[in-house]
Amino acid sequence: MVYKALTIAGSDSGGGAGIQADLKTFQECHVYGMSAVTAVTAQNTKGVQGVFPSSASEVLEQLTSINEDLPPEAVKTGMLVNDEIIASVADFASSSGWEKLIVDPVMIAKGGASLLGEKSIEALINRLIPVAYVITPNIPEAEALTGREIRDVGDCRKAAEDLYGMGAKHVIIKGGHQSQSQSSYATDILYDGKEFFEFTSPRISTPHTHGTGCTFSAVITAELAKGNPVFDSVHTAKGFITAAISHSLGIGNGHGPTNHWAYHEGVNL
Ligand SMILES: Nc1ncnc2c1ncn2[C@@H]1O[C@H](COP(=O)(O)OP(=O)(O)OP(=O)(O)O)[C@@H](O)[C@H]1O
Ligand SMILES: Cc1ncc(COP(=O)(O)O)c(N)n1
Repeated sequence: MVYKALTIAGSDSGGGAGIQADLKTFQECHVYGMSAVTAVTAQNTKGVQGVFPSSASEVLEQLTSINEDLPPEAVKTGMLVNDEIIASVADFASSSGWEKLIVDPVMIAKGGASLLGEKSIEALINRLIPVAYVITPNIPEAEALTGREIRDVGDCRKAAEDLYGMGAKHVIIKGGHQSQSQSSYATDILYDGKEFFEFTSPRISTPHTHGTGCTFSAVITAELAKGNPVFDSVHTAKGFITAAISHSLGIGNGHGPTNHWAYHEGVNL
């Protein structure tokens, strides 16, 4: 059986985040990767130099072409740019009956560039979160979506309950943005409406974390496409991203990409 996964996201010309990170990750996870491009960005490890959005109809045409011939077992969203694209993707997901929709609510690039209009946070809450099987915000994204300040793991749990209440069936709050002074660990929280689970790794001191969130959610998407349970998929994603950060490639002059080969090629940790 060939499992297929689709990413609906922006193109990162530098190859470390967005569509490129997702497709490299799907490939590493032995899942056939497909893409619908929501924006072209001119981007490298030093930052985002340009953003050129697709129209909502261009995104819809890509989704229609893919779905009628190559229906995916799981779908993830990344940079969605604006309200129109969010609404189109949410409507298409509902009408196609996509069960495994993984929403990575990308808002701001590591370098500070905006990848989603501020007004569009409401559209994420009202349109996309209610149809999400899994949502994977980082801490600033969870704060923006819930209006809650997150200082510790207790606050993360409360924000996860809020996001579950908005309709997401599973909530993962990623701990990459916890400050070094708060913790020498990077702890992600999973909430399924009943129980909380924590996934912890040592915090790696490195500037090379470009695309960590995209890669992490792409592993979860690939593992779900293969039919694995959510807990196991997050466990695999945590191992994958920890290896990818530990063995980052050291390329570029800014925040470099991670190493998508590290986990499956068995680089010694
Ligand atoms: N310095 C680090 N050391 C270890 N793990 C990390 C580090 N930074 C991030 N992670 C892990 O990487 C994954 C992605 O988390 P992060 O909070 O960086 O997402 P993100 O901000 O959405 O990423 P991006 O915006 O770069 O795509 C999580 O599993 C997190 O725990
Ligand atoms: C097209 C695209 N999608 C997502 C990100 C977020 O990644 P990061 O926060 O590491 O910059 C990005 N920079 N570009």
